[in-house]
Amino acid sequence: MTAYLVKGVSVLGAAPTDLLIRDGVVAEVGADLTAPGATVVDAAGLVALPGLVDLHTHLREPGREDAETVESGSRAAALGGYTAVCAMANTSPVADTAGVVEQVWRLGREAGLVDVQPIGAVTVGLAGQHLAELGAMADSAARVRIFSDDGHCVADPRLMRRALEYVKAFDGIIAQHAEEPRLTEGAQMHEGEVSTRLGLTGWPAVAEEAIIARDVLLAEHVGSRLHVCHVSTAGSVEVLRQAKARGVRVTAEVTPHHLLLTDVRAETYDPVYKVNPPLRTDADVAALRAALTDGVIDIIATDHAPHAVEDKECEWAYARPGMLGLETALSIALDVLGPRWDLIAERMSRTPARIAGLDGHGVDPAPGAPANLTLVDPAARRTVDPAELASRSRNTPYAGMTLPGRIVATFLRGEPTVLDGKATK
Ligand SMILES: NC(=O)N[C@@H](CC(=O)O)C(=O)O
Repeated sequence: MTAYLVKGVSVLGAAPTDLLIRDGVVAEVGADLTAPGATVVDAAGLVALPGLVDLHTHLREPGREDAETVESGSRAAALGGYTAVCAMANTSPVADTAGVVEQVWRLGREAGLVDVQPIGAVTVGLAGQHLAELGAMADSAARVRIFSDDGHCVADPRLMRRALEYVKAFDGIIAQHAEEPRLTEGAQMHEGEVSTRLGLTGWPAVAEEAIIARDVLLAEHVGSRLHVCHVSTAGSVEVLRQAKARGVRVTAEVTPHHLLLTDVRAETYDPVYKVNPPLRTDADVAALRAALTDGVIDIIATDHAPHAVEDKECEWAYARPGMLGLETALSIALDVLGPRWDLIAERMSRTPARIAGLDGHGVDPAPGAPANLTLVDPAARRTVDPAELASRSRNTPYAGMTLPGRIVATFLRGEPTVLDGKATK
């Protein structure tokens, strides 16, 4: 195993130091380290962060390998500074059995670029009728602890209650896509002034807020763990704030796009801006940013949702919702939060690793820590070119935008998955 001597790096914004990475761990931290035989990485001006952890990634395999594979999505993740991702269950076949989650888990290990932790479906086929075999997925080699029907809401309150009760036995989590389906029938974008003007059917904020309100009460009643996917409205933040103040075991995520973009993008009719939940208003963006800073929202999760060209380059109404996220998330976080490295590490690495129970991830670079880390150049600016992305899909909403920060290197258990801004395999 090669050793790496990272010279002159700032760990989370502190004064520059050297890091010696050997045998999968950060072996030494200090000034003027020497290590004969080690590969030297000149990291002057770079910031070291614990490797990023994404709780919400769509890898599309099995089923839509034209849009993404476990390998291509893993490469995109590593290039984005990630060392672990949780793979959503809305594949084809759905990840609702031990067999499918083990397949995804094994493909992740074979790719070897990030740790891929499968999420299992809550209901069979995401159909919202019968609980999937949660226990078998938990007991499988993939050791599933998070279950989600993401893309669909577990709308039936009795089924949601049963799912929360079931996973409590192994301290599992139900990650809810909060969308009351009866309130979003035919919806194309956020319901508000812009949708009225464009004549597009609206997806009202209350469709999200009503489900979150119900689910925090159910989680409180059962004493189980709830995670709320892609929170998008100011009202949802207030529901979560009250629930947390009461001690409900609830965590929540926000996506980079909901922190930056608003529903006015729909005026272009470019389906790259079509996403679920939809882009909201300036007031929502402001509330989400404040909640991310004060901790009501626990983490940034990408909701990386690759889609094939034919599913995106078509009329708005026919386009699938979703946008890419892995390769731009850290840049958006830097843009939105500024160089608040401790906050970025907390929201993008330590807390998601803790929620998902991913041992060895979310640990700051320090002597003895597992060498899962990423090196960022905060001074670099890059213009996003969809053709240069490692994802198999091209549906980034940031094409042509110049964003701060560049991932220079990522290490997974001491081995570089990215060096000089390029994937090593
Ligand atoms: N977030 C999205 O807009 N899309 C997700 C699923 C979903 O939540 O609809 C996808 O899988 O493409």
